[in-house]
Amino acid sequence: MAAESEVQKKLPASLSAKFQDSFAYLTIKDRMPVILTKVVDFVHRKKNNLGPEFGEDGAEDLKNIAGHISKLRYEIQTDKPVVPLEDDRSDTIIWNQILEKLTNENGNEPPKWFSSAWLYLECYMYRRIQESVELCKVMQDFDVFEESKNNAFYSSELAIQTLLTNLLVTVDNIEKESDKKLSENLLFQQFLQVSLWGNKCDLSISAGMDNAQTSCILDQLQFLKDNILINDSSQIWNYINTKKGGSRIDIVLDNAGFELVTDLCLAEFLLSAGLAKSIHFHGKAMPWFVSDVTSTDFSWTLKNLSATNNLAMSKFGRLWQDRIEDKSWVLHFDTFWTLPFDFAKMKSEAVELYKELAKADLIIFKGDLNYRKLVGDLNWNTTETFETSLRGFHPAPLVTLRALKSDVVVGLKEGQGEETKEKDQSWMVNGNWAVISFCDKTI
Ligand SMILES: O=P(O)(O)OC[C@H]1O[C@](O)(CO)[C@@H](O)[C@@H]1O
Ligand SMILES: [Mn+2]
Repeated sequence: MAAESEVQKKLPASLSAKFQDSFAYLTIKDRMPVILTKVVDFVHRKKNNLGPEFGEDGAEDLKNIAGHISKLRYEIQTDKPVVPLEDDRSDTIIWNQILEKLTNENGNEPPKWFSSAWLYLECYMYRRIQESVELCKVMQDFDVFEESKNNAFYSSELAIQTLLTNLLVTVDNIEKESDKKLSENLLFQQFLQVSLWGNKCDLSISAGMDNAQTSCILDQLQFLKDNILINDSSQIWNYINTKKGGSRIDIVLDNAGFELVTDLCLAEFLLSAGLAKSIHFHGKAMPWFVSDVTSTDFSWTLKNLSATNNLAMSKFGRLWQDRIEDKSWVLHFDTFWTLPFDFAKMKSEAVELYKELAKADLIIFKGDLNYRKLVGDLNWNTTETFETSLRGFHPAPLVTLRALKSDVVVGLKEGQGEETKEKDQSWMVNGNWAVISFCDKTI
């Protein structure tokens, strides 16, 4: 016990809105209330256009959701203490136990918005939104972010078309290449970077505003290359090749819309090139951080791809549906991903999920929130090693593909952070800079 607290003492502080020059402060003060306002607007609009199948109960439910979320916004803006959840979702008990523990550790004071850990509070906000839906009579399946996610897909449709047309040509040519390994390595780098930059397109960083990919991502890769602050892709390539194609690769997904399509392209390339045998995807069990992929979003995306009259889109839409049926693609939606725990806690808090991930030969974590959870959302020195920041989370070799959208990053060279800041003051939060960090340690 003493040894454990010694280690904890050495850890940096959690990111928090108590640091007024931080992105956490800006997020809690400005960005989160804006997201909630947009949700309330959407719920009101929905209420006015609700089909007859939901009847008066449906309208009443939506009115209650809007009231609940407006109250939550007021609680945040007036820095009220966090309160227990009152619905009966399967994870309610865990959330309330966490709150109790945090309250005890804080001299019997519940966490508050402008002084407690940002990661916990931001997750709690999304869980409270879900609470308002769980308490409904007839609208329990309602996703308050559905419209923005679907619109994000439609606004990226041209970019999706171009990308999938390129994928179609690539997949057809893989077998015909003369210097197979060399070209596969280049294509691997390309699809890894496509998936990486797909992460620029989330709707949480844009506070729910349209943030779609409207131009061809492939044309931008060369230009974006210098913005990859850490690029471990050669090590990842070498590692994957030691597995001789027999591997299972897990992708811990982030956002729906264009980003999801880029992840599916990476998965398709890995299978078609024989670099992996199966791909396991991990999505969210409930709507989360505005644009994160739920099971409904995943099926919606495949259905919409299949239904278009663009050749590449419809072909992959159908092929990917088949891949789910033949189990070369497997989908998981574990509740752990929508709890406020960082990943170092997975081994004790979600034993089964940890064991499942340990079956992978490589785990690819997408996006900013997954990165924050990998490194514990702590105020690390930018030159700290990625391995140290993981604090013992090593279910399998893992890589993070993340565009920087919060003020924490590790693994940089001495002076690299300062240099980047000189070029771009908001480099840590504007999504224009990125990392591909790999850790091959396993325990
Ligand atoms: O979709 P991503 O890449 O996880 O980004 C979501 C990020 O946006 C933010 O909401 C910005 O506040 C972060 O909290 C979060 O890490
Ligand atoms: Mn996200």
